[in-house]
Order: sequence, then structure tokens, then C-alpha cells
Amino acid sequence: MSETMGVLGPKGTHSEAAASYLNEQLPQRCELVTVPDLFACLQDVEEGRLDTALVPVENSLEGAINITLDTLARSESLEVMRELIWPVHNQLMAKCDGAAIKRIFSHPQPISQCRAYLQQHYPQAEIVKVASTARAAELVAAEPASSGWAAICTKRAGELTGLSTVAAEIQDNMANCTRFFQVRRRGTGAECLPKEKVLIICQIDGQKAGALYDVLKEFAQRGINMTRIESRPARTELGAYIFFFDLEYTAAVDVLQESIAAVAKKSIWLKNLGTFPVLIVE
Ligand SMILES: O=C(O)C(=O)C[C@]1(C(=O)O)C=C[C@@H](O)C=C1
Repeated sequence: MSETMGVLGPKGTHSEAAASYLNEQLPQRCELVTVPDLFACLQDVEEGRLDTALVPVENSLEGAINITLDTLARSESLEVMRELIWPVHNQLMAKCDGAAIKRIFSHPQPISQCRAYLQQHYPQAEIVKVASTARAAELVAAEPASSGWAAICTKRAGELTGLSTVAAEIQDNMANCTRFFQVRRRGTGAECLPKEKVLIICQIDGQKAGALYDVLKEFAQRGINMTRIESRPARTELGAYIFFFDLEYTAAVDVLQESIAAVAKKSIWLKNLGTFPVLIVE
């Protein structure tokens, strides 16, 4: 029986497109399962209803996907097995003409990714945020053309629901891309190769002067390349933060382990979320 890979649905989301691509690259194909909500998708993996899930983590225009980061930080069982960098192409799709559009539906991320286009072409339109781009297409398709509703979605979502393209490639930057993590429960599969990145999450004592500098020093002094730093509220009290560090994997494994151990000593808690390969799609 093939493994299951959960992904934000319904069919036609950017996430589903990324997961279908990834699936083609895998030696053993997975069965893709669409889940209407990102948190539920991650929970399904944690609780064993899905083997893995492909979830968005960060967009090049809009930054972090907080629900993914917060769930990874809180989870005792999830680990990252792969990273995928996926180009995101947004289309404005509707049943009506562009001039008749009064209300535009989409996921909050693509709405932000297309902010300049929306301001220039539809400053009067009501913008409605929904759970995914494909859900936006479904909602628009359920109404007559006279409603003046439109969706920002993938071409496939529009085609699946019978919408026509009003404007193509409406994102504010043509290099718009989203980073996804494929996640699973710890210890449920073989190591994914090649090892290219390590994800560390820790909480640092924010009241101590120089606490973050002290931690960063442990990587810098050993020549460990940090490719991203992100902070999120610890969700315990105002002013308490956790940090996400993406580190480049190195053949000098001992040095890498030593730096992580040194950071652990200076942290309130630290989790290693995994070592994984990175797939970049042009
Ligand atoms: O709504 C979708 O199509 C999704 O797959 C979600 C999502 C996101 O959460 O950022 C995924 C990638 C893109 O950045 C746009 C939207």
C-alpha cells in the first residue's frame, strides 16, 4: 500500500501542485490526500492518520506561514524530511469580464502577493479571504457571472471549476516562490538524502542582554552558515520568543553537532527538527 501525503485542498491549490510535482520525483509514489485546513493537515500527521504532509513555510514576498512554524515548534513528534522551493503563479479567474468584477476571493497569502495589482486594477473591489485559492475558485464557480465574483487562484483551480482567465501572472514579483516542508512523525522512515539543511528551534532568555548574540556566536565562530533566522512569540507571555535557525549542513558533522549542543546549553529548550535535502523548482 502506498504512503499518504496530506496537502491543503481542495484540488487545485498551489500546495497540491507542489505536492504532485514532488510525488513525481519520489522513488515510491504517495497517495495525495487533500485536507481543507493546514492545522488539521499537520495534526493528521501527528496523530497517524496521514504518513506525511507537504505544508507551506515561507513565501518570498510575504514571509512566514505562522501556523506551520507554530505547530512545528509545539509538536513533540513532527520532523522535517524534505524542503521544496516552488514558484507561485497567481491568476485572476472569473465567469464575468474583468470590468464587471466587484468581489475578489483568495487565500490571504496570494492576496498579499498580488497587492500592487489589486490596488492598481481593483481598488474598489471587496477582498474576501478564504481557506485556500482552490476554495476561492469553488465559491466563485458556484455563483452566476452576474455576481461579479472572481478568484485569485492557480490556472488548474480555475480550469477545474470552469472559470476563465481575466488576468494572468498578477503577483507583484515574477520570482514569487514558496518554501514547503514535507513533514512526518519522527522515526517513521529512512533518512532523506542528500543532507543539505538542519532546522533548529529554541527558546532563549529574552531578558538577558546579548542572549541572541551569544547564541549566534556559537554558529559564527565554528563557520556554520545560518541561511535563515525567524522569531515567533513563545505563546507563554508578552516578550517571550522562540527562534528558528536554518543551518547549512556541512561535512564537518562534529563541528555542526558541537555548535548545536553549545546553543542548547544557552537555551531554555532546543529541538532539532531534522536534517533534510532541498529541492528547488525553477
Ligand atoms: O491556497 C493555496 O493555494 C495554497 O496552497 C496555500 C498557499 C499558502 O499558504 O501560502 C501556498 C502557497 C502560496 O504561497 C499561496 C498559498
